Amino acid sequence: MNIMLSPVVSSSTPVLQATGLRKRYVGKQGPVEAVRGVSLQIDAGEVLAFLGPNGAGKTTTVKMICGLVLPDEGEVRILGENPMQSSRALRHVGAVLEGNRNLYWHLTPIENLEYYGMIRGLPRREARQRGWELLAQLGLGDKVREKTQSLSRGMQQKLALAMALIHRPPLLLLDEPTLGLDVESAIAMKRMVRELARAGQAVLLTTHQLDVAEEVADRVAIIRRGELVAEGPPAALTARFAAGTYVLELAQPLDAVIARRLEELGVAHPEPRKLTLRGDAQLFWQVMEAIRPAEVVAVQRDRATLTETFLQLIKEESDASGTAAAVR
Ligand SMILES: Nc1ncnc2c1ncn2[C@@H]1O[C@H](COP(=O)(O)OP(=O)(O)OP(=O)(O)O)[C@@H](O)[C@H]1O
Repeated sequence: MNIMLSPVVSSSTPVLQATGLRKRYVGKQGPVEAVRGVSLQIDAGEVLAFLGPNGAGKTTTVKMICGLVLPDEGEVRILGENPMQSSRALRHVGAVLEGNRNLYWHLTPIENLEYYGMIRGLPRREARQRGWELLAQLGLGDKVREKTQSLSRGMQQKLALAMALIHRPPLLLLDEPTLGLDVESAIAMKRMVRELARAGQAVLLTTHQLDVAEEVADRVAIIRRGELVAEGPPAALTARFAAGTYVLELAQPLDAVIARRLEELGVAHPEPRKLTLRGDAQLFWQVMEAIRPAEVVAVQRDRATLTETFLQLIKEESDASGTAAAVR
């Protein structure tokens, strides 16, 4: 499937530039600093996965980006324009934020698209034509005239995506794009996101499914208690923050002296000729030193997954709840 859904934006201006965003809510249990100085940038053709535990501040950040929540501090620029000051800036954004809630159930998919396209400033004919194209590209060509309520959940999700794309926005915001989808539809959705990026779309997606982030994102930003705690390509994050597993195969079984040294280092020795250690390169070299003069015949290294990296980054000694920080 070749899905050229968006125009290629060739500009040195980042599609999204959010700087120093802050938001404090006053809830029933007092004030909560939901977002504390978050800055994000996304260029054309880039997918950024925004990760964090429940209540970390993802939705609040995304809502500030698309003008639904006013930041207390900080700035958002979409292709250089401020969505709080210019409605044109919001034309640069397409969003699928709360599942399929923006769909009209009693309208057909093409009617939904036509209506939404017109709201977004397209002439009726153009909205209709583009709607047909999108439905065909998303595999909903045979559902054009059915009531939206009769579509499956995955089809409704695709329709919500089509609606977000109808006016060719350079920035696409996707909240949990694969949530509730079956395996096949989830794979199709991930493929679509990559194809959109290839066509020049900048994409910000939030997800709790870390395999989605790992497969789809060029960069990952992790937020905890309203603050960014890490940002970078998934592979760079896993290499930098999380330890890997090394399995060492030995030529001969280890003697008792070496086995004791390994115990002191906390290294498992499950079989006479096999060592398993979880840690960074420093521990690896400590172990290599400790087992001398034993001969190592093979070393296998498993990289940490993004899930392990994520868990390590959001781990807290005093409070494992992961909610945004309360104002003291
Ligand atoms: N309208 C609101 N009024 C008061 N507090 C709010 C409001 N919206 C969010 N919060 C609080 O702000 C914090 C951040 O919430 P937010 O919805 O941004 O988190 P999230 O990372 O999107 O979480 P989740 O993964 O559960 O969707 C939470 O403590 C939440 O309770």
